[in-house]
Amino acid sequence: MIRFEAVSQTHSCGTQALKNISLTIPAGQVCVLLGPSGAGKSSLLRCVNGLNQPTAGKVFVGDIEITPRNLKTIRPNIGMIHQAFNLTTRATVAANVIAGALPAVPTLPALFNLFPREHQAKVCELLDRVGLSEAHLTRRVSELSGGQQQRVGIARAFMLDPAIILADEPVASLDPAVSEDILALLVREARARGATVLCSLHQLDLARQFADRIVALKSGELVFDGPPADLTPDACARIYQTPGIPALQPEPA
Ligand SMILES: Nc1ncnc2c1ncn2[C@@H]1O[C@H](COP(=O)(O)OP(=O)(O)OP(=O)(O)O)[C@@H](O)[C@H]1O
Repeated sequence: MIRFEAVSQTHSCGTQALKNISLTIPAGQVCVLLGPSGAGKSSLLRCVNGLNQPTAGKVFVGDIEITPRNLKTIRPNIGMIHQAFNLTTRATVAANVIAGALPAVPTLPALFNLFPREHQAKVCELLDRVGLSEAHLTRRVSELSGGQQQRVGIARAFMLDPAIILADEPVASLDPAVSEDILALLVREARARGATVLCSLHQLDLARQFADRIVALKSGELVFDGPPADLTPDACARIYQTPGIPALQPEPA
């Protein structure tokens, strides 16, 4: 479960990215965040794993409030998937996936790549689950396609079986067919573990297809919260239309 209580965030330059957001995402829910560029989606996601600090309000994961002091305790419970994959491209697939266990491994053994045997076994199991063969273990990430790289990113995010998965535009750099496969994989793995997913997207069709619930932000404010069936053309126009500029026609459901 993720809970935002009256969360606001103002960046150091004075931009108010989030304005008084209150939202509870129950355990196991797949919640997709929509909104125009600059609406505050990444800012909200990053408040959950402490990469952003709210300037007002509170964020809870389960019953625990996210604070700078307890981040180390909370981070093993939160997996993150990034738009640009954020992998170490010169390193192998295996090294990238096992890096997902770093929040649970003391610094010194991690420095010497001394991960427990169960973590090594988990890497093989996860690669299989994300559709990469064992032959990929020793390949450099730089040799993989974008879709394969995001499969590695998903395997890394699930390394510690986190209760929460944050996905910040996970398919933004992928073509439509691969995007659908990647989201299907992400949601299947989350559901298999009962994980809660908060995922920002720009593709309305994918949001409708994969979300249990859609939340939209506009200029830092929550402007829509409902099931995919409620995301009507009118609702889309309210989310995406800029005053004075005609709305783009959203694609048919
Ligand atoms: N590190 C930062 N410093 C200053 N301003 C920032 C920073 N990060 C984001 N912002 C500003 O905060 C607002 C919200 O940005 P955010 O990245 O959360 O939007 P977004 O909805 O994720 O956008 P996109 O869909 O383009 O990724 C924007 O006005 C942005 O310029």
